[in-house]
Amino acid sequence: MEFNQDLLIDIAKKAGSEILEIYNDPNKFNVVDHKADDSPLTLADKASHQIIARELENAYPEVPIISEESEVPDYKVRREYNYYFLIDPLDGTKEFINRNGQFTVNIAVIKKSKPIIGVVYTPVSDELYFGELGVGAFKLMANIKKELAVNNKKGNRIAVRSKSHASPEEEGVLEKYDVVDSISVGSSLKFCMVAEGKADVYYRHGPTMEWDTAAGQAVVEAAGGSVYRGTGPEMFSYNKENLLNSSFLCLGFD
Ligand SMILES: Nc1ncnc2c1ncn2[C@@H]1O[C@H](COP(=O)(O)O)[C@@H](OP(=O)(O)O)[C@H]1O
Ligand SMILES: [Mg+2]
Repeated sequence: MEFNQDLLIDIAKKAGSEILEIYNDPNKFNVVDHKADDSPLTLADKASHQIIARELENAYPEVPIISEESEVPDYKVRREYNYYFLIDPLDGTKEFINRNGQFTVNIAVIKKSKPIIGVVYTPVSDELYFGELGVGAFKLMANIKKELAVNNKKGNRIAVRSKSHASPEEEGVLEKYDVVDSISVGSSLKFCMVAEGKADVYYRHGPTMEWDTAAGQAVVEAAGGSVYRGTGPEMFSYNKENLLNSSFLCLGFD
């Protein structure tokens, strides 16, 4: 099955423009709801989901969609999927509400249980990361395209951690990787930092959902990195019966 790179990029950017419109309109920005698990839900999450779902359904009517903002199909149905889109229309809702710009639109293509394509778009900075396994990864900033490759550093490494959900258990794991400094970033941008060589290690101890990690994983793996379940060596897999992720470790070196 073929997926059109430009189309996926265009869809992520369209969703990003809609998010920005809400971000920049105080009347819309201040409408914040709460989901059953008490996590925040903004008008932007919903609007972004609607655009992405509509555009993907038009272009690929035969490919199912799993999104943070729609009902997840029953496991008996989705376990049969060969390909599906896994989307987080607005990852880093806390960053959105805190207005620090570190939130992203995420679209991934999953083949069986593996992310093979990922698009991560940051509307505020207009930076877009794209990765396709076996093909490569790049970053688009306005009209500049930069190929991405992990650092593959042997030591003196930089860690990247959640801005809103870092946990103390992470220190113990980071110690093993000769980490000399760490940076905090919101959302799936952490995977992109590793793909870009701005960081080398990302260990997440706390819970995330499959849609939080899929696109970022495809970007970093296409740039030469790896994502492991727990602290390794098993790879991180998708379309599990429960879409809640375990802790994971992302490395930008062998
Ligand atoms: N208790 C919890 N259970 C499941 N996922 C959680 C969680 N706490 C945080 N997350 C996930 O962590 C993501 C944010 O991670 P980070 O802090 O690294 O930016 C959230 O994405 P959303 O903002 O899209 O909801 C959310 O899905
Ligand atoms: Mg998310």
